Order: sequence, then C-alpha cells, then structure tokens
Amino acid sequence: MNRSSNFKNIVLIGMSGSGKSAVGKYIAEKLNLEFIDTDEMIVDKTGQSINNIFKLYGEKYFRALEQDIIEKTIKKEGAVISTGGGVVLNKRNIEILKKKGMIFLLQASIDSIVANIESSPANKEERPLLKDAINLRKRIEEIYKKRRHLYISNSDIVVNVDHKTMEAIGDEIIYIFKQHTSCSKN
Ligand SMILES: Nc1ncnc2c1ncn2[C@@H]1O[C@H](COP(=O)(O)OP(=O)(O)O)[C@@H](O)[C@H]1O
Ligand SMILES: O=C(O)C1=C[C@@H](OP(=O)(O)O)[C@@H](O)[C@H](O)C1
Ligand SMILES: [Mg+2]
Repeated sequence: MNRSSNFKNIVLIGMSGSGKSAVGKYIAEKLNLEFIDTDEMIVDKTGQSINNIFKLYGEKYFRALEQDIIEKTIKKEGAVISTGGGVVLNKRNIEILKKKGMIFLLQASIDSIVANIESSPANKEERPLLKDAINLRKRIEEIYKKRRHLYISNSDIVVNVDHKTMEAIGDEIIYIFKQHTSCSKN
C-alpha cells in the first residue's frame, strides 16, 4: 500500500530550535486537531523538567521515556505531533511515527537555529544538550552533522524554514498535507 493513503497525522521532526513545538501548536490550533508535543508529555508524565531528567537520570533514561511516549501515539489519528530533536536516533520511533504520519522535516540553517535559540535565555537554558555549550553554533553544528542523514532519510517532505514566520511555515505544511490527503481519497 502507498504510504500516502494512510497519512492521518502531521509529524514534525528536525533539529532542536528549528521550530517544531511552535509550528506544531500553530497547525493544531488552525486545523482544530489534537496537539502532541512529546517533550511536554514527558514533563507531564514525570513531573520533571527535561533538564532535570537529563541531570538526574541521564540521556539514556530520557530516550526510553521518549520512546514510551512515541509508542503511545501508535493509534492516533488526526493529531499534530511535534517531536524532540533526537527522536530520529531511535529506529523504532520512526517506525511508529511513519505508520500513520506524514513526516515533515523542518530544515533550518545553523544561523536560523542559533537565532531561534538565542531569542530568549530560557530557550537555551531549557535544552540540556545546548545549555552548557561555550560555543552554541559549534555545538549545534556537531549535533547536526551526526543527525543530518537521519533527518533527511526519514522525512517525507523537507520544509525550509529560513526567513519564514511560524505562520507561513505552518500554512505551507497544512497546504502540502491537504494536497496529499485529498489525493489519497480518490
Ligand atoms: N520561524 C520562526 N520565526 C521566529 N521565531 C521562531 C521560528 N520558529 C521558532 N521560533 C522560536 O524559536 C524558539 C525555538 O522554537 P521551538 O518551537 O521551541 O523549536 P523546537 O521545538 O524545534 O526545538 C522559540 O522561542 C520559538 O518561538
Ligand atoms: O535534540 C535533542 O536531542 C533534544 C531536543 C529537545 O527537544 P527540541 O528539539 O524541541 O529542542 C529535547 O527533546 C531534548 O532536550 C533532547
Ligand atoms: Mg520542541
């Protein structure tokens, strides 16, 4: 079966700071769909901040929680799912997200990511993999280098987000999603 005939959810992947959470929320509100931010769900479930989870239990534990949350989306239909930047590190996550989701990669230049992260101090402080970086740009480049191939190979659609407003990015995704889902009904 063609995957596009089974696109029920919009899934956003991409580097930390590329806009997945903000754009996902916008899309869900505009389409009146359920919004799932996997990081927010982890915080709700544990009662701990992402920072604290990393500090107290380590990244491996966080990744297990992340997979747990992704597993819970397996039957979802009509949801917008904003993932954490590291979701692509685990094959099982992608396998689940792909079952019903159209995967959009928010492709941002390093400049855009740095600008987004630096737009408020909290943005950096709340991201354990970035918060201690002396050179933020370099840290982002290092992470991107390791993940680039995973982002590209696991996406259905690449959306360039540079110099676009969140609304413009969201509207572009909605347009593409609607085109694919309406085609598949025929
Ligand atoms: N296209 C954009 N234009 C301006 N600011 C943006 C844009 N996309 C995201 N931001 C801002 O950048 C920061 C990081 O965005 P966020 O949605 O948390 O990214 P992610 O979930 O991918 O890590 C937030 O403060 C958000 O408001
Ligand atoms: O890139 C990553 O590995 C991470 C990204 C974060 O989400 P955002 O992409 O929303 O920042 C969050 O899941 C965690 O801090 C790990
Ligand atoms: Mg996010």
